[in-house]
Amino acid sequence: MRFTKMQGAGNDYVYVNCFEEKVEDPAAVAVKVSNRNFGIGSDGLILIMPSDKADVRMRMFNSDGSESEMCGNGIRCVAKYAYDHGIVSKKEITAETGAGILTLQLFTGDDNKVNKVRVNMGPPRLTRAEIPMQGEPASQVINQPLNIMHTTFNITCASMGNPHCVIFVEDVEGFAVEKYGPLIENHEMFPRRTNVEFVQVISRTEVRQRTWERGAGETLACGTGSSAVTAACVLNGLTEKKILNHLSGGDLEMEWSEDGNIYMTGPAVEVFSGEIAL
Ligand SMILES: N[C@H](CCC[C@H](N)C(=O)O)C(=O)O
Repeated sequence: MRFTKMQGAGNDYVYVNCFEEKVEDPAAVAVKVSNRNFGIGSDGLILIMPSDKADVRMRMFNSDGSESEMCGNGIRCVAKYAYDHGIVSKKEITAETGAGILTLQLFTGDDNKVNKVRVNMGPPRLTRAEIPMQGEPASQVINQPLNIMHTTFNITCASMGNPHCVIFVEDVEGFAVEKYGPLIENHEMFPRRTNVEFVQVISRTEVRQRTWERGAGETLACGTGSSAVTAACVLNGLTEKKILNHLSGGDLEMEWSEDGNIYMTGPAVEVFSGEIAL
């Protein structure tokens, strides 16, 4: 199988061009290639596929083999791959995802390769039914207590196509992400598990995020998570609608626009290509 390794803010995936390659069992392939000792090493597997509704289609699998509806850092890399490898020739493209059809704006450097992408991530979905979470289906979860072991966290939850639980902390660098991340990911409140973002507010326009991903553990960045964080910051009155989010592997520029959609702008980088026997 031919593949290309790409990363966005340090959130790295193995990308396969399914205009040319066929992947029989993507869940099993995701587990194999993601392994950092016995495989290629990545947070998961992303398939770049033809679509009958958009310019390109993305399917994304976590390193544990589970499929996610959406991946914010991944979709920027899909856009870069599609442009740089001649699948598309426009600088505004559409992509079919499990979160619907998204519109992306591509920025190129002097080499006419994409180095930055702005994505309309759509609106945050805030009801328990949409996230999904247990409880009254039409209600929202904004700054609500959740007990984990002997600690109470205040959580704000949103779906960006995939589920997110945002928790504001005083000191995110010192926070025990590996201890609490998996307990929240697998908490019975979240029937399809959840991604978890731990966030420190630096100012009205700047935050620092660490991410515990469903199906992958701590990663260096999460674009859908950054979108959920932007919504959570505004809903809790902590920041303006336009913020700079410092993730562990890079920065994302975020905006919850007047049109109701969240816009994410960030880097997309191709690292290397190769072939792997499956
Ligand atoms: N890192 C990705 C999200 C992966 C989400 C995945 N772990 C899930 O199960 O939903 C991003 O940039 O949006």
